Amino acid sequence: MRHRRGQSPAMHTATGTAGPRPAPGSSSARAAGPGPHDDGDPVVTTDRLTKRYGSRTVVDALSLQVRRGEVFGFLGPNGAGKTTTLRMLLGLVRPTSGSATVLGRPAGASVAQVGALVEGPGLYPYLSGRDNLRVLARYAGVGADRVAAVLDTVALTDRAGDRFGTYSLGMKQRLGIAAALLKDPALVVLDEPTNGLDPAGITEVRTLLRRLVAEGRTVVLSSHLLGEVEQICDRVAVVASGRLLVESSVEELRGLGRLVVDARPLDTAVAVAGRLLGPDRVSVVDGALHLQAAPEETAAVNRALVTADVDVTGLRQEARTLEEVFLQLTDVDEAGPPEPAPRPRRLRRGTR
Ligand SMILES: Nc1ncnc2c1ncn2[C@@H]1O[C@H](COP(=O)(O)OP(=O)(O)OP(=O)(O)O)[C@@H](O)[C@H]1O
Repeated sequence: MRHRRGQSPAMHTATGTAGPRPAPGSSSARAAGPGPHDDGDPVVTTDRLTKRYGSRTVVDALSLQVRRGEVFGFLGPNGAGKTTTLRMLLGLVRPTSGSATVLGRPAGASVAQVGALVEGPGLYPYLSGRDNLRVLARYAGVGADRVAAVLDTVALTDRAGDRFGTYSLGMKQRLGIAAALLKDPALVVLDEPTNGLDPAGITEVRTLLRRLVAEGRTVVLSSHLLGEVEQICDRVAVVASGRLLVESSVEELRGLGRLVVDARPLDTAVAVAGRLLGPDRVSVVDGALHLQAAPEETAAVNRALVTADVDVTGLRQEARTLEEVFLQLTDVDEAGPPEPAPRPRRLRRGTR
């Protein structure tokens, strides 16, 4: 099945769910900083960040912002450039052009405050989880007391004495995240943290990431699995072929829902809705009017139809999963890769 790239109303940024935010570890700077989801200094800013390998542009003029205290999902199909972007944020790959600022400094300059799980931490299968962390703590120059703290955070204290090789995939992933937390980082960057996990493992990672945010950290993760990420992230950037398609809150992406209207006469209803919303947002499916409309547009649609003497016998908002939105945005054919050069779109705070 092919999905056409849809037209959508401009998005507005949700305020999110700010709550009390104790400082992680010893960083008083984080304690004094602005709360989650606010418009304070972003934790990550990229400005036309670009990476080319030879003649191939794998990250193409990417401009986005990650806010303090959110879980930010970097989403896109395989090969979209997600890992390359994360590596640029970590200073592991040099951009061809453009820039990235992380925690107020050029990418790579804030390593002490950034914990990352991008290539796997290289854990030893024959060592226990705890001993693996002890090795990494020594290597990172952090106190052994952090080992117990991060084991507790990832809920692995009970199994910390078991050999890493005996862990389930979910436990291995959580131990990798524990390793990324050893430095008590303000920003945690995770490449595909839910990849390969079963639903229980995904729930565990989700709970863990929520705990990290509650501790005052910011999380950036990548994924190509939308169903999982819509449960985990506050905001997402959707990328394909290196280009940003949308940067938005998950609620806003879902809010681009479908309004299904049972109306007669149908041709008058189509004309009225087309005048109100624009013809691109109107279609007829199985004898019903399908409108791309936000929930707050429902009343105006109803009013316009009734005013035009159209009988409205049914009117319901159908939420789309993020997956549906994603497929539509990226033009992904479920059986194959995305088209090579999707048209970039920005739906962030009043811009398109
Ligand atoms: N060092 C490199 N040299 C040449 N091409 C590279 C290099 N690193 C990545 N690429 C290419 O850049 C493109 C983007 O890769 P990247 O790993 O960033 O994508 P991704 O979105 O993380 O995908 P996946 O989910 O499959 O890991 C791919 O086509 C990849 O082959």
